[in-house]
Amino acid sequence: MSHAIKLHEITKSYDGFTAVERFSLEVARGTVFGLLGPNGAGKTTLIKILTTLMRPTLGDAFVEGHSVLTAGKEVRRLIGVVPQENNLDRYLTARENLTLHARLHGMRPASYNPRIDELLEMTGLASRGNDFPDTFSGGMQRRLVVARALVHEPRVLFLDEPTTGLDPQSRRALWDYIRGLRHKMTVFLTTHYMDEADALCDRIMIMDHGECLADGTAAQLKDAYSRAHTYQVEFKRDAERYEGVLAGLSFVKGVEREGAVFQITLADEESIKPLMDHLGGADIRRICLKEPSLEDVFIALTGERVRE
Ligand SMILES: Nc1ncnc2c1ncn2[C@@H]1O[C@H](COP(=O)(O)OP(=O)(O)OP(=O)(O)O)[C@@H](O)[C@H]1O
Repeated sequence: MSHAIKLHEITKSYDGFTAVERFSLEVARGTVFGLLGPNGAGKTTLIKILTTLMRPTLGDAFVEGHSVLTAGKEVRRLIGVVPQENNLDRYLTARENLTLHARLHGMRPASYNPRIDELLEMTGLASRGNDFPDTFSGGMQRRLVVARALVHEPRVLFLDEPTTGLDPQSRRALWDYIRGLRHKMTVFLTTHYMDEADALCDRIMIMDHGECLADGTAAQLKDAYSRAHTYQVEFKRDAERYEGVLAGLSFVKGVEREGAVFQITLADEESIKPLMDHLGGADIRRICLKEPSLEDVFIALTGERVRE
């Protein structure tokens, strides 16, 4: 069995509303897997099922081969969870938060004390172990939640939007810790940050309305959904006039303009020659093929409409 996580035809209905229907997925051991999707896509529903916080309506899910339906206790022993909201105990110090977690997992002081020292060190909190979480910045609290999830040496770590609300420095620090976990355990994360998925994940799945829309490495997704016929053109002068020219060309399928910079989407690869014939070269400062970002892929698949 080389899969750390397996979802088998999971359906979840809430009072007649089906959030996820017959969803299947296998995640290879030791990889970082990223699940992306707009608000309400079904990401948290899947995480809650995998972490035994919620039972599926139909289907089964497995962590390291153990069913969430019949071996919940074993699953909980093998997983670490970083939930969307920080749920630290504010009346316990950082070290006490970690100790409580270790004891709930049946660890003995001889094994948890060195482990907690190591984790406080790794997350840059060694000097703050005796302080209360309320005195920590958002980034430090988040790091403490990650440290807590790792105390009992889980084989699979679930991170639900781990860096939401953090400043760029704290996000990057957390990315470094997550990168350091690669190959040591399996990481399953959800995020709304495309750069985060791009930077961290070996494999990315984009889902919406409970269904998988795309699945692959960041490079594969960008390749598959690349807007290969979109060019970025910057004019030296007369941008207004060129806007009019472009509007009259049948092989131009879309134009977005920001000042003197245009993004021009053509009908096909061959249209670049007639485009250049119409624009001439004299007023062009720069022309290049637009490389798609993961965000372009995400928007292309899930649309621009804002979710409730
Ligand atoms: N307890 C519940 N009762 C009723 N409907 C729910 C419940 N939990 C989730 N839903 C619905 O199920 C769908 C999926 O929600 P879910 O929280 O899994 O999405 P998500 O992708 O995690 O969204 P977000 O990015 O906002 O966290 C949504 O339409 C949501 O309104």
